[in-house]
Amino acid sequence: THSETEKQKDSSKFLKEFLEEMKAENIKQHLRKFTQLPHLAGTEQNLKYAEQIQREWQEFGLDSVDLVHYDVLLSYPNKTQPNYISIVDLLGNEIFNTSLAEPVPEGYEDISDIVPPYSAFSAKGQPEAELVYVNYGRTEDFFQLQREMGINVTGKIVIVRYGKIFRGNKVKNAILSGAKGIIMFSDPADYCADGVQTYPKGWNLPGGGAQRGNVLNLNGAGDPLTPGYPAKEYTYRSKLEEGVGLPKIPVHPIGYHDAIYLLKNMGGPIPPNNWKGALNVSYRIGPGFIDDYKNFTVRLNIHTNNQIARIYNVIGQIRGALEPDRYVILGGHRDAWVFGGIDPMSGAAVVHETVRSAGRLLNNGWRPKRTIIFASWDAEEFGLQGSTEWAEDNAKLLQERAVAYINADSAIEGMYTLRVDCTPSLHTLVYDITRQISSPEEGEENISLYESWHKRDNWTNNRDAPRISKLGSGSDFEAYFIRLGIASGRARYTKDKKTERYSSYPVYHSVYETFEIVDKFYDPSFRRLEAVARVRGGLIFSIADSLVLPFNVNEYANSINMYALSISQIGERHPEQMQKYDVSFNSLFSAAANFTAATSDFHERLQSLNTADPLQVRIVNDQLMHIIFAPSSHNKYAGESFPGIYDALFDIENAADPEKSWDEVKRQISIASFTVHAAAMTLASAA
Ligand SMILES: O=C(O)CC[C@H](NS(=O)(=O)N[C@@H](CC(=O)O)C(=O)O)C(=O)O
Ligand SMILES: [Zn+2]
Ligand SMILES: [Zn+2]
Repeated sequence: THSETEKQKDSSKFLKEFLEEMKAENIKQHLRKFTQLPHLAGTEQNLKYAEQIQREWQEFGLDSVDLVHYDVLLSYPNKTQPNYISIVDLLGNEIFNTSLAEPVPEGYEDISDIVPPYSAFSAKGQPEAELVYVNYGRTEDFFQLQREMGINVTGKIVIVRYGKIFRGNKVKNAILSGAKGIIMFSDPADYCADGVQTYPKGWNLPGGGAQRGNVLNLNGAGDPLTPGYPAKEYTYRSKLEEGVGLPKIPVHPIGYHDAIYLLKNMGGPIPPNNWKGALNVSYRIGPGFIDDYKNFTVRLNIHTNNQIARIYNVIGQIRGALEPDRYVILGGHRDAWVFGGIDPMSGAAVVHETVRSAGRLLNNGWRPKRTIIFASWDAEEFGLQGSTEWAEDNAKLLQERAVAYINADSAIEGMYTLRVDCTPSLHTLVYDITRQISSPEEGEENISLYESWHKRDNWTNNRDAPRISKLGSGSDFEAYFIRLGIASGRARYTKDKKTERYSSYPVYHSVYETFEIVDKFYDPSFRRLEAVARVRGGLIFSIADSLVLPFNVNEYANSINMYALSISQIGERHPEQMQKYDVSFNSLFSAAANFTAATSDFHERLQSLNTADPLQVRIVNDQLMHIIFAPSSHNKYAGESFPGIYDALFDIENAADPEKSWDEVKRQISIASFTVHAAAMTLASAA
C-alpha cells in the first residue's frame, strides 16, 4: 500500500531524526566512562568493559548482543624482567640505561596496570652491537644506506625514527638487511607540532613518552597460530615459534629524551638533510660511537613473552525488516594500549552514541530494511585479531551477505577537517551524507560539513570536491575489505596534511592518550566527534535502509581507468625493457574500457528499474555488492591499486634477472585484466 516514494520520505525523515539524536554531550560522557582505566587486550578490565558495553547496548534496545571469544596469541612484557636498552663499556658494565616507564600523567598516579612502552611480539634476547641510524627505516632509506652510502647493517643494531610507515614494515626491512636488533624512537620533528606545548600543557609528546605497538608482518593472517581459521578451542595451532609474521629479532621503542643519549655519541658520515630530525644531535649514521664512547656498544635487553589469551568481541544486531540476510557492519576496536583516550575510545564512544540513537529509532517504530551489525572488536592493537578471527569464523556468511563495512577506530587525529578513505563506489554517498550534517567548526554553524571540508581539503588534481583517499590497512576493516572484498570506508577528524608534517598524532600509543587530551585540546565542544558520529552513522543508515544500494559504479569505473593509467606510467619509465620483453598494458586498458561500458550500461538499466518488483531490486543489489585493492607491501597503512603489478614493477631497474622480473609484470597484468573483466561480468544484465 505504502508507495515507494512514501517509504523513501519516511526513510529520510528517520535519517534526519537518527542524526539529530546523536549529541556531543553524550559522546563526551561515553568517552569519559570508558577511558578511566587501562584496558589492554586479554586483561580483566577489557572483559569488564565488554560486558558493560553488552549490557548498555541491550538497554539501548538492540535485538541481540553477544560476547564472542577467541583464544589468540598476544604478547606482554615480563613483569619481573623489564625491557630496556643499555650503553655498555668493554667489560659489559651498563653506563646508561633507557627508562622503564613513562612519567604518569597527573591525576592518574594511583592507577596500576599501565603496561610500559614495548614492541608487542618482539623476539626475546640481549644482542649487543654498534648502532646504525637508518632514518625512518623505509625501503628507500635502506636502499640509500646500502646503495649510496655503502653501509652494511649485517650484525648491527639499527636505530630508526617512528613515522611515515607502519612500524612492522620498518622491522621487516631491518631483518631483511641482516640487523640483529632494532630500536624505534619518536623524534620531535615527527611527534611535536611547532608552537605547541608538551602534554599536559599542550598536545605534544613529552620527552619521556614512547609509542607502543605491535611489530608483526601478518599479511592479514589475524591470530599468528591459526592463519585462515577462527582461533576456537578446537582449532589446530602451530607451534609458538612458527607463528605467522613474528619478528626474529628484538625490537624496542623509546622517547626522545632517551634517544638523545644513543644518537649524540654516534660517529660515521653526516646524513643527508632529510634524514635529520629536530634533536640537537648530528644524526650521524654510524656504525658505532666516537671519542670517549668509541669502545662502547649498545645492548637490547628484551624479555617479552608471547602467550595465548582469551579475547572478546561484542556483536550487536538490529534485524532487517525486508532483507535480514543482508548485513551492514559498523566495527571498531575497544582494546587500548593504556587509557585509549583517542585510540580507540574516541571511536568507541561514537559507536556507543550511534547504537543509542538507533535504539531510540527502533522504539519509535523504525526498522532498517537490512540487518545492521555493531561490533566492538578486541585485540586490534595486537594485529587486528578480534575483527580478523570473526571474519574467518563467518567468512562464508559474510562473503554472501555483507554489503558494506564501516570502520570505527579513532574518530579524531587532528583539529582541522574531515578525512575519509573508502572504496570509490561510496564517494557519492559520502558527499550526500556530509551535505546533511552541519559543520562542527566555530562560526560555521550555518554551513554544512561538506562545504567546511571542501574549503579545507579540496581534491588536488582535476576534481572540484573534498578529497577522499584510498583505503590502506592498519585497522579492523582489513579482513572485510581485502580478504572478503566488501565495500568499506572510514571517516575521522584529521590534521592539515598540507602543513602539519608529523606522523599520526603526537601522543599516539602513549600513556598521555587520556580523556583530558580530547576534552582539553582535540575537541573541547565534542562537536567534531558528533560530526564524525553522524558521518559514520549516516553511512550505515543509508546503506541499511535504501531500497537500491547507494553505490555508484560509475565512480568505480573512473577510478579503475585512473589506476590503470598511473600503473602503466610506472611501467613506461622503462620503455626499452618493455619493448625488449614485449610488455604491454593494452589488455588492462581494454578490460578497464569493458568495465566502463558495463558500468554505464548497468547505470542505464538502473534508471528504468521496476522498484516495485522485489526480485528485480534484489538482483540489482546483488550485482552492486562486490569489488578489488590491497595494503602496500612497503607500508601497511597505505593503500595500493593494482598491488600485484605495482610490486612486480617495484625497483625493477635493479632486478637481478630482468627477464624473469618483467615476465612477472606480464603475469600480474593478465591477473589484473582478468579481475577487471570478472567485475564487468557481475554487472552485465542478469537476463
Ligand atoms: O596491526 C595492525 O595492522 C595495526 C594495529 C594498530 N592500528 S591502530 O593504531 O589501532 N590504528 C591506527 C593506525 C594508523 O595510525 O593509521 C589508525 O587507524 O589510526 C597499529 O597501527 O599499531
Ligand atoms: Zn592503535
Ligand atoms: Zn586503533
